[in-house]
Amino acid sequence: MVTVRAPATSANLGSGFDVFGVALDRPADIVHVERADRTTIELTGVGSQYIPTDPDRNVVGAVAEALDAPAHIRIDKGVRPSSGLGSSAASSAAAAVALNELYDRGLSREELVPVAAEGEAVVSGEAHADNVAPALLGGFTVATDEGVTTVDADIPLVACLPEIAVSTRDARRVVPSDASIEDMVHTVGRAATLAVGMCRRDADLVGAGMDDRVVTPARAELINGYHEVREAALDAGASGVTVSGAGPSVLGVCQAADRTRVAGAMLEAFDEAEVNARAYKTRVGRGTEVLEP
Ligand SMILES: Nc1ncnc2c1ncn2[C@@H]1O[C@H](COP(=O)(O)OP(=O)(O)O)[C@@H](O)[C@H]1O
Ligand SMILES: N[C@@H](CCOP(=O)(O)O)C(=O)O
Repeated sequence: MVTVRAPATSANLGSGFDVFGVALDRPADIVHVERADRTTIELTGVGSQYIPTDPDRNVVGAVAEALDAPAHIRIDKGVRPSSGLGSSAASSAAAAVALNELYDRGLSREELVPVAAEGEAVVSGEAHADNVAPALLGGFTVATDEGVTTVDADIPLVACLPEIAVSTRDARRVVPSDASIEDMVHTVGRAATLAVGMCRRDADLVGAGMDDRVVTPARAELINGYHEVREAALDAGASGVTVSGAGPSVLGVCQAADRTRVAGAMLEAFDEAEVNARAYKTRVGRGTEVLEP
């Protein structure tokens, strides 16, 4: 048996739609795999009652097929599905690492990125890699057609998860099909600023670089209380706030000393909008770890 831990991730970071991602140091999925003649799936943990055990509809089934590695796969969900925190990607990355180890396939973490992205295609219709790349490799990642670039960034974060479900598939339908040149120039400038901030481990620069005028405004409308939560977090000291992934989680960047205040302000603002929520005081973290080889 092989056991692995794969972290939650936050994709896009506002200005880097379908490109940027970070691994979070918590929460995480734990996945155990054992060799079998055909793939079967067992689920426990947060939101597991909403996730199919049918290998054709669970992301780990697609990963097992891509690696030709049938197994009994036990998933203990720490990352709630439809959270905007890369729930499906955590399981995809975990299965890719665990099955690669179990069947001794010898693929590198970089080579496992397109394999794990096959799992994402099952749920969102597209094999986007911006969650699976940081889930596998850790840190801040830039995923493009050419491959993945990583930065071992260390930035404090608050991820606030409301009790609302937004599926990635639905949130992709509201993405505008075009953008003005002004909005594009603004967003590219912010994305470049964010990337420099990650390299310098500068939370103020990362926060300033999150602003996006293209995708986030449409996505924000799917999250009850988003604008109030964003304002509250900025007032409490966050340097930047945006939709995490496809939502509904809201991601704030701040100095480590301000995390508790920012988390409290976000929870209070969701509460005022009559939305229950929980906040993870977290930071950019490591990728998938093998716990039991
Ligand atoms: N192993 C899995 N973990 C989480 N979600 C899964 C898994 N397999 C299939 N799903 C489905 O994927 C969807 C959640 O994925 P997604 O919408 O991308 O959420 P998130 O934003 O948390 O990644 C749900 O419909 C869920 O049933
Ligand atoms: N780039 C994707 C990221 C989806 O992230 P998730 O955590 O919501 O699955 C998108 O924005 O659609």
